[in-house]
Amino acid sequence: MTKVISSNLGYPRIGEKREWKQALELYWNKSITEQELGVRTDKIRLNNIKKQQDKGIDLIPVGDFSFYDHVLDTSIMFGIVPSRFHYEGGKIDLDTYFAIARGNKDAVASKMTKWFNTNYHYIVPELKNVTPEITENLPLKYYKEAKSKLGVDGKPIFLGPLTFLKLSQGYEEEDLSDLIDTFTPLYITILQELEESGVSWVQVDEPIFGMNLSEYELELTHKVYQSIRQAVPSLKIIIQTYFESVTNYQSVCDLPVDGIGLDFVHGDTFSLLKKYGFPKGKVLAAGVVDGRNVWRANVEQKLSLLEEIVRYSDNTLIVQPSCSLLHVPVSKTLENEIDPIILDRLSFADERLEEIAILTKGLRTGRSSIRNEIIESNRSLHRVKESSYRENQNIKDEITSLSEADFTRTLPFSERIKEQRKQLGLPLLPTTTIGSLPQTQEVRQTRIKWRNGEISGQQYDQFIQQSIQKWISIQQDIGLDVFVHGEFERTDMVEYFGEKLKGFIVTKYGWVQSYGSRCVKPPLIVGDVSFKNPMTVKETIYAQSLTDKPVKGMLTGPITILNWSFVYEDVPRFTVLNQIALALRKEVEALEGHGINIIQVDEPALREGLPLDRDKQPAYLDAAVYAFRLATSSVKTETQIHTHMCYSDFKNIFNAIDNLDADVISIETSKSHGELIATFEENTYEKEIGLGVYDIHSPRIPSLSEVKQNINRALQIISPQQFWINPDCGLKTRKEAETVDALKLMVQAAEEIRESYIAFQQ
Ligand SMILES: Nc1nc2c(c(=O)[nH]1)N[C@@H](CNc1ccc(C(=O)N[C@@H](CCC(=O)N[C@@H](CCC(=O)N[C@@H](CCC(=O)O)C(=O)O)C(=O)O)C(=O)O)cc1)CN2
Ligand code: MET
Ligand SMILES: [Zn+2]
Repeated sequence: MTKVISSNLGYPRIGEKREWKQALELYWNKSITEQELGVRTDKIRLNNIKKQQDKGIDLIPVGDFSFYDHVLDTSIMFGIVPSRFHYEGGKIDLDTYFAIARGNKDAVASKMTKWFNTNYHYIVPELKNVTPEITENLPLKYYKEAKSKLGVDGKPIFLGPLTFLKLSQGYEEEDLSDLIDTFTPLYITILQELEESGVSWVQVDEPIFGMNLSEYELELTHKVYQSIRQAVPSLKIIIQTYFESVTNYQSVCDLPVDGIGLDFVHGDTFSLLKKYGFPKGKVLAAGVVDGRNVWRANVEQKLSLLEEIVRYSDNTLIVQPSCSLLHVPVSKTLENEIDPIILDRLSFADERLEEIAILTKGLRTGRSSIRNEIIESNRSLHRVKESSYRENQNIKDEITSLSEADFTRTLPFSERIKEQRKQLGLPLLPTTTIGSLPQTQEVRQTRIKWRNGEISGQQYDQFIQQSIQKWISIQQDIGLDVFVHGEFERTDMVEYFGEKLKGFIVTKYGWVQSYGSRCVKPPLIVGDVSFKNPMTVKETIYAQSLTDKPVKGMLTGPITILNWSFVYEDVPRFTVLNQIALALRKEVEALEGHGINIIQVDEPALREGLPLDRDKQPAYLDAAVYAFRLATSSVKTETQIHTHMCYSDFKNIFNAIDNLDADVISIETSKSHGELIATFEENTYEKEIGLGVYDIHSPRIPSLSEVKQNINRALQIISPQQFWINPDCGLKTRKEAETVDALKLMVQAAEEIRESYIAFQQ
């Protein structure tokens, strides 16, 4: 008989009401001490463990907590501190830890990038010139804490060697083998100490196995796990994969460990299981409920799946979510304004754990033991399917009646740009920003007051207008060429559109960590999406009425809205994508109809949504291009379409980006100039482009020479006739004074370089 146990892979660290965020930000502002930060975060962490215990989870993860990011924690555990932070060995203090993540007055932060295909960002380990050594056994620390304070025999979790090294930078590919040799003994020490302290299960995360690894990398993987196995023979090690089915299924299953964790929600893992079976004697950890979405599981279907899966496992079957619950909000119990039909369909982290417990019970003691839960889950699904959320025949008809012409601009770029230049009359190297301007406490608090009914809608609108007015005048003083209205009315670039479009609803507390203390509240797509009323026209035309300079209309693109929302699962994602695109097309037309000549449609999540498995990428990119063009191609020739993306990893997607056919694109660049330059050397790009000239994620103000250097480097590969000058991304997280100072520098840099070109031409 196969033994069945329940498990979790990670729990959100932010707290029910983002208490974690609050504590961190107070510490950074020097409003609380390190000790007080410790008191507050200990409480959150222990409470999280306690909750999982109460929900009946057998294997509770420990070590999933972090003060910023778990990849950074792994770097810290191995003493990996870039030399600019002047670390000299020993335990790493909290301020150095935060400095690596956020930068300080002397040193720039490490690069931050997307965690696989999610909207979570990790801090990229910098391996150049460092000698790794263990500074602190973090999983052990958290294991001991849970044991002594709560009597919980937790499951330490940490990032495995292959994934850790593949996510790091600062080494050449051919050095991977040497690096594996360097890190293997460190991993062994960590594991030996865990074994000696009585740990029974360990979860080693290797999500990299969802990507396409080379034979050589697989060989190295086998080598490192072989060494580990020999050194810690009795510790029960589970290699955990997620976000995609494993591309080298047989090789991964053969690794000399006790168990393999597989994602049965993303990718077709079940087919692999049927085709290749599962090794005898190994523990199969089955991620059957979605750790990345919030729709209540269909208990009956999931139980049937588990009943099939269990036939392949002769040892132990672990029932668990598909990945860490870091990617979903904490608990739906705080939501008191959501339509009960929808609320009943939701499952955040806490509710997911209840599902795990129910499914474990059903599998252990038979279907009839969870009969009521099955009936309830079926009923809730039925109710929403019958509801008005799911039937908008008009929008379905509109989508099916689209033709090629709806996806193509009348003239090619080379013709369009002439008309646009004539209309806009911009200087060489035009300067602009990416859209958002500082969202100060005042802006947020005024919004809260309006939401709580302390001020009227009219007063709120007036406040937004004043903010726009103030910043139009600041932009004038700074001397920018293309202005923005500042996005003060938006809580977030996706949530805002979720509030305005039909088919979406928003939550009150559905926060998910995005990077550091920054969180997002992804809206829920609950049914057919369509345009209700203009969403951005009022603010944009108000801003335009205050100046002769062009004000860019500012929209979030269809792919980004899709990827950063929780999308209901019973229709294909691409169908929803086209519905969003069609709604945005109406907004684009509304802006243009009100005399807005430049419209930016942001797609920062385009790259992030790229499937991990190479074979699945072309279909995604095609759908993405199609949707972007549907949203943007109905405009007049002289209307200039911009797009923005905050990543610079153009590899594999250059053609898709070109095919978006946006007249101007701005990309985050400042931290990865080298890679980008290479891309432009290999490909020709004829349209206009702004490579971000300074990093906006850090409070640090760049120097004039730094900015000029960034511009000059870009101008070695991109013609000045094509080039725009802008920051890396929006400025909403920055303070006002920082923003003004940095933008002044940027404009000064642009002017000086512009003059040198003009002098050269004369
Ligand atoms: N969805 C999304 N993903 C993205 C980005 C993005 O902009 N949006 N940018 C990239 C980087 N990620 C980011 C993610 C979040 C934030 C961010 O600034 N988040 C804010 C929350 C934004 C928000 O919704 N703010 C609400 C206010 C929420 C709030 O804190 N309210 C307080 C009270 C107000 C106060 O005193 O501040 C409360 O409810 O208690 C508003 O403006 O109305 C934060 O964590 O602080 C920035 C970048 C990639 N992914
Ligand atoms: N227009 C948006 C902004 O400036 C683009 C952000 S991309 C994450 O905030
Ligand atoms: Zn951006």
